[in-house]
Amino acid sequence: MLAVKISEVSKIYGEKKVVDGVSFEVNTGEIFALIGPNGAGKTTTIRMMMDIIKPDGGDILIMGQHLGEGSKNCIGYLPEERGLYRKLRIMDTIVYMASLKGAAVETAVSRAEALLKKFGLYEHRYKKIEELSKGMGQLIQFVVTVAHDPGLIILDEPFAGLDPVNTRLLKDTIKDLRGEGKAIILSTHRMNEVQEMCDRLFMINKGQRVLYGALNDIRRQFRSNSVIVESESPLPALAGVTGIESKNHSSILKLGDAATPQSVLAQLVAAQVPVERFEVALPSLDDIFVQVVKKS
Ligand SMILES: Nc1ncnc2c1ncn2[C@@H]1O[C@H](COP(=O)(O)OP(=O)(O)OP(=O)(O)O)[C@@H](O)[C@H]1O
Repeated sequence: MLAVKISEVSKIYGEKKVVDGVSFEVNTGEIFALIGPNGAGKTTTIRMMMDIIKPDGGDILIMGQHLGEGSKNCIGYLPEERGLYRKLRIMDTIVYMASLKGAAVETAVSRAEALLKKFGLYEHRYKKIEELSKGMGQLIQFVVTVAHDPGLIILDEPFAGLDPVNTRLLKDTIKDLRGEGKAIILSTHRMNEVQEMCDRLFMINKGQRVLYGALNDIRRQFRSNSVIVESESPLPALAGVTGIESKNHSSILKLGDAATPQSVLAQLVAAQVPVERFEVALPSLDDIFVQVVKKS
């Protein structure tokens, strides 16, 4: 089932089309990245999905519904600018915010308790928000985002400010939510997070779609003709290899037009080189991002 269907959506501010006829779909049970350089139109797109601002053209469906109160309640949104009522107690905040989104108190409490336990914050549940550290407050805001059991979860830079342990906990929790069939949209500038977490991505630049599809397909699409070889033995001269970059026992071999990964592997096997790793080199998403922005 589609969690989001955006068709030919535009937004104009003054003379400028900040979102220019973009279309994409997000499936349930996937983590979907929304990426793009500063000012590309990501937040504007998210705000239109949340019905905070109206599009000037196009159509948006959330969980099969046109925008309205119903669609809003299907969404959990963690904005980049965090903000909770600092004087309120944690559990009261979570239950109050979930009730605004139409959730029953019992649902909100049981989901909140499970997550607070997971994050090691259960014992703090009756404290005031102001008594927590910044990172703890951020985890509470995540609990607030998902306590009403939304089908679509939109997360804007969710890991900013978290230590490595809490980052790992939150990543695992997000993956668990995907396992439960939730659709998750991750908007971030950290390409390593996208590479690690996301199934598919949409990249916007100057209001327009520049990349869209499965992460691995996109990486394959941008690959240069190179392979990575790990071996403790020195590599022999290999026909078709036009350049080698080596570090420790790992080498990146650039292949000429006539060579293929298979022809290189066959030569290594014939020369009885003990190979520990052999793989076709794919560019990092970071490299692809920079390449796409430069080109456009
Ligand atoms: N309320 C507004 N009035 C006029 N222009 C706006 C408004 N909101 C956003 N813009 C412009 O729309 C463009 C897209 O902004 P948007 O906030 O969607 O970008 P973004 O991709 O989220 O960027 P960032 O990564 O920096 O957060 C920018 O040029 C911005 O200046």
